[in-house]
Amino acid sequence: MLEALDLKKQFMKTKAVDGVNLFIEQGEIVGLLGPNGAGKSTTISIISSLLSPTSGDVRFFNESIIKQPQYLRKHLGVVPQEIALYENLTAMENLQFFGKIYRLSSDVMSTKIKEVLEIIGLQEKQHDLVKTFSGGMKRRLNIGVALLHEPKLIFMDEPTVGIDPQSRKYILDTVKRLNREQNLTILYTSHYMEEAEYLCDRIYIMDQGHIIASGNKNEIKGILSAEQTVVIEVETMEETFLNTLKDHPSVRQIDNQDKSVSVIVPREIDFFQTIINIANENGTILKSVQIQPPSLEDVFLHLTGKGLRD
Ligand SMILES: Nc1ncnc2c1ncn2[C@@H]1O[C@H](COP(=O)(O)OP(=O)(O)OP(=O)(O)O)[C@@H](O)[C@H]1O
Repeated sequence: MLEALDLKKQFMKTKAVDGVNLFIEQGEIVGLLGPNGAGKSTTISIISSLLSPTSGDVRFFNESIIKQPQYLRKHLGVVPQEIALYENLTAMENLQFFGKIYRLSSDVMSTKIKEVLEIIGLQEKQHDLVKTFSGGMKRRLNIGVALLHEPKLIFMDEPTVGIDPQSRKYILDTVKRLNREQNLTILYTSHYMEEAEYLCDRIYIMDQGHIIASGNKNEIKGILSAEQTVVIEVETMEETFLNTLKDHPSVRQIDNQDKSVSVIVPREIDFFQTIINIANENGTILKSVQIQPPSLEDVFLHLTGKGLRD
C-alpha cells in the first residue's frame, strides 16, 4: 500500500532521517518505535507528504507521493503528536470545521460526525467546549477529526502521550476496533513497547535516523533468542551490588529501576547462584530472582543501549 524508499532528511547538520526503508500492507497495524529524537515524527511528516525529503521516494499504491501527493492526501488521516483543535469551539463545531476543510457535503458531514462521535465515545460531550476537556478527551477528538473523510490509512503519532490510563485503554481498543471492523490500515508511533506488543502486527524500531530492527513481534524478540533476562527484586541494595553486576563478564545489559534490576545474560549460563553470591558479598537483601524470556523493551535496550523513554 505504502512504501518508503531510502528516505533521508537533513536539517542543517542533523540527519533526522538517514536511509529509512519501510512498507505498510493494507489491513496492517504497523508500529514505529524509538526514543525521543529518533526521527519518527520526521518520517511521518515525509510519508504524509507534509515535508519534502532531502532524498528518497515514497510510493502510495505504486505512485510517487512526492510528485503527486493528492491521491495519498485523499485517503490518509493523520493524528498529529500535538493536539490540533480549537479550544473555544465545542467538539461538534471542531468536527464541522474540519469536515468543511475536507469538503464534505452537509448530508455526508452530519452522518460522518455522528459515526465519529460514537467511535470516539464523545456523544454526550459533543456540545461542550474543548477547553473543558481532559487531555484524553482531546486526544480522542483529535483521532475523530482524522477519521472524518473515511481514510484508508491513518498515521498516529504518539496518541497516548500524557493521558490517564483509562483514556489510554480506550484509544488502544479504538485503534484495534477500527482495524478489525473497518479494515483501516494504521501506522502507530510510540515510546511504549507494551502498546506495540498489544496492537501491532509488525514493528520497526528506529534510532538516530535509522531503522535498526524490523519484523513481527516474535522475529524481533528472536534477536535475543540466545539470551535470557534475569529480573532481581531487592529489599535493600548497596551501590556495590549494582557495580559488581555491571562489571560481571556475562552481563550484556543492565537496567535498574527503584528496587528492581534486570540483567541480560547468555541463555546457557546459570546465573542464579552468581546473583546470590554477589548479593551476599555486597550487603544486599534479595526479595526474588526470576528468569524471563526477553521482552520487546529488552530487545530495544540491547540494540540501542538505552530505554525507550530515556
Ligand atoms: N524542523 C526541524 N529543524 C531542525 N531539526 C529538527 C527539525 N525537526 C526535527 N529535528 C531534529 O531531528 C531529529 C529527529 O526528530 P523527530 O522529531 O523526527 O524525532 P522523534 O523520534 O519523533 O522524537 P519524539 O519522540 O521526541 O517526537 C531530532 O534531533 C530533532 O531535534
